[in-house]
Amino acid sequence: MSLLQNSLYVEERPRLALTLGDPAGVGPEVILKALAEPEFAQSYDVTVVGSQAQLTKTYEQLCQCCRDNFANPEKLKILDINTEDTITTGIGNAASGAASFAYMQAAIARTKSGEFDAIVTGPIAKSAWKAAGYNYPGQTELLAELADVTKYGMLFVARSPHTNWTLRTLLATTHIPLRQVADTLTPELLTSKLDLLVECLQHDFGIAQPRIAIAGLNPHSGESGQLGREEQDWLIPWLEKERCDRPKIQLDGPIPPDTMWVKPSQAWYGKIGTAIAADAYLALYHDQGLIPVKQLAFDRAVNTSIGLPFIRTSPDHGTAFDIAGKGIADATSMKAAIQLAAELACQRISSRSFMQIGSSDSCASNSHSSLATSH
Ligand SMILES: NC(=O)C1=CN([C@@H]2O[C@H](COP(=O)(O)OP(=O)(O)OC[C@H]3O[C@@H](n4cnc5c(N)ncnc54)[C@H](O)[C@@H]3O)[C@@H](O)[C@H]2O)C=CC1
Ligand SMILES: NCC(=O)COP(=O)(O)O
Repeated sequence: MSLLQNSLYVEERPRLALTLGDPAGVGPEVILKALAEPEFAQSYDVTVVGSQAQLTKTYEQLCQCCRDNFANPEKLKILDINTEDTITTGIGNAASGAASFAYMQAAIARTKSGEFDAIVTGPIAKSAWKAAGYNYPGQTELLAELADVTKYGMLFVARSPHTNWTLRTLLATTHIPLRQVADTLTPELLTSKLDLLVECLQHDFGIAQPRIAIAGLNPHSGESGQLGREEQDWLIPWLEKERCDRPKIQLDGPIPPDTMWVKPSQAWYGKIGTAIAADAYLALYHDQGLIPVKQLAFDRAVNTSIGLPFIRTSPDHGTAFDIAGKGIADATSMKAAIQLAAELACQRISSRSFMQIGSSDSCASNSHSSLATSH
């Protein structure tokens, strides 16, 4: 039960917009597989934002080729965005890019106007967006632009099936060429990412005094300057200042980037107590963070945009054009993205309610174990 306007307690299910992603990729398939979960239909108010025709085509293909359970599109709430182009399964191009872009625009506009509590995005191909004339590094930047925010971050969240421990990894830089990374990283950028991360850990994940591990940039964190100077020149002084400015936050680092992932992986598999690992890891560039995340949790990690005025999650995988239409795509990461979006939305609705009258009732809870509150 949750508190809504006018101080009434009513049943409330978080309202989720699920964008189809690139219609030529595995987005439609993983959405139909995920929405076959009976608990999702009961606990969440889901609207798929995409193409009714594409969902029906995917459903018919899947019914012919495999035995898994799929949601029947006829029974789903669908916001049909007709882009009038022919889509070829497995081929991302200007037509599929224009379609996935239009789904995102519709979902964001309606979320901003209050129709949805959260957006879960299916995977898109950046190259297909570019072919359609939309030059964005990814969905995150479109979300930030349309939400009018300049400070935002890409956080990956994955709960271990072995220990329930949650790995959280924020990327300080994202979709830029490797050769630009060292010049893009600055003390100001890292402070801004740390602000976002601390705020998110405290308010969305309920960790009042988080411990955050921060990677170095160079091998062995520069080996006292012998293997790269960024750590000595500014990263270590920056960390010392941050420790003074944030006495309640434990900041570890700069940790040599290869060894930073040893403890999280041990905590993931239960080889050490989960209390020994950090609450979050700050990786300085895309592959420094995402190689370990995908190694440990490709089937279940969730990409979360932080700093937006609404919740956004997405599976960690991409369009997988190579397997689209074959019925073999794993929907676990999409399921986790839907679940996390719902939990975070409930968390925000509860805290708004709490601010209004001092109640901490949460919205219609689901029986899945919580990604948002497992430390
Ligand atoms: N959230 C998003 O919108 C994301 C989009 N992408 C985009 O996706 C496109 C393809 O990127 P790739 O690097 O090839 O990554 P990818 O994740 O699409 O595929 C990598 C490998 O994993 C497999 N795979 C992916 N998802 C799977 C699933 N659900 N079940 C079983 N196997 C799966 C694929 O078949 C492929 O062998 C690119 O345009 C990239 O930008 C990539 C990551 C996230
Ligand atoms: N590697 C993560 C990714 O590609 C997702 O990016 P975005 O579309 O969520 O910005």
